[in-house]
Amino acid sequence: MDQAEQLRNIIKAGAIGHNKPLARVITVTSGKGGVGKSSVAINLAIQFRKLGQRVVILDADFGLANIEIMFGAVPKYNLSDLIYKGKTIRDIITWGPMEVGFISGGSGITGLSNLNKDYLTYIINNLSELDAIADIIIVDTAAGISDTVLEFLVASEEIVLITTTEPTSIADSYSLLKALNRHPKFSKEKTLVKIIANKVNAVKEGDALFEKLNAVVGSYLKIPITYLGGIPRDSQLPKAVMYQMPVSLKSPAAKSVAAFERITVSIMEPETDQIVPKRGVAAFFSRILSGKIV
Ligand SMILES: Nc1ncnc2c1ncn2[C@@H]1O[C@H](COP(=O)(O)OP(=O)(O)OP(=O)(O)O)[C@@H](O)[C@H]1O
Repeated sequence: MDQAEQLRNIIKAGAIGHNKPLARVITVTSGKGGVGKSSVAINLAIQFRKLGQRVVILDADFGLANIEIMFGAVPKYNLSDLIYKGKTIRDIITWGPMEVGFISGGSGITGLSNLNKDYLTYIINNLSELDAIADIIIVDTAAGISDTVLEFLVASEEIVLITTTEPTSIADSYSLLKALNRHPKFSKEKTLVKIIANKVNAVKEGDALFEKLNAVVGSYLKIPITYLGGIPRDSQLPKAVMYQMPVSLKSPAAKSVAAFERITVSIMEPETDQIVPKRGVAAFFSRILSGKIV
């Protein structure tokens, strides 16, 4: 059996399910920095935990340590230690508040093309254990359009795009979707793209933002997008960051927290007209780590 076949078997084994459904991989991204992507990732994670889901956040914003700062947890190892130093998936997960798991991306996954296929298969096999550890994996990407971000997005079954009402943020969100649409590995049919409007001053503002974005995305890119809702501008959110705590735990009565709750419930609702293409962790990482194998 060659390596490609071995890898396909790992993915197939996951897909058949070892008595355990595959983890749902949700990638949180934004067209520009500072719109609240990491805040959303962390607070959705806490809310998913409150609904009984086991959650692991993968910080794929390589080089920046936003999530770990907001999380107040310093990871001992990171993804690079798994890839290059033989650490296992369980070694590299740091457990934070409410037992949300956290994996730091470390310095990234560059140079992977230099690894041999046997080794890549080993890494993906190791990472695929996450399917048994978590129900939901939240991937927090870097902001903006880069090859690495696009690799993560095309590997995702579900993309949550954070945007604000600033015209630059809307334009950058459109540009990100346009770049994604051009990517040879992107499949409109197999990816759900969901929008969150952050830092809105009123519900209507978020609704209008989505309508505007949906109109251009629908006409020019023909990517179906759905709206998860708005998160109000809330001074409790930056305050909680100062305490290195998610606002959902620091100030549960804050107005942004009610929005996080609503959005999480809506993500958990069964999709009516769209099928969530759960592919699991092995498929996700194998797409990122090497289009060369499968
Ligand atoms: N709904 C909100 N109301 C008020 N402030 C917010 C809100 N969401 C995020 N912020 C604040 O905006 C700033 C940027 O948030 P965050 O770091 O989560 O953004 P980001 O998009 O992940 O940034 P980066 O691109 O740098 O990783 C932080 O100070 C955060 O507290």
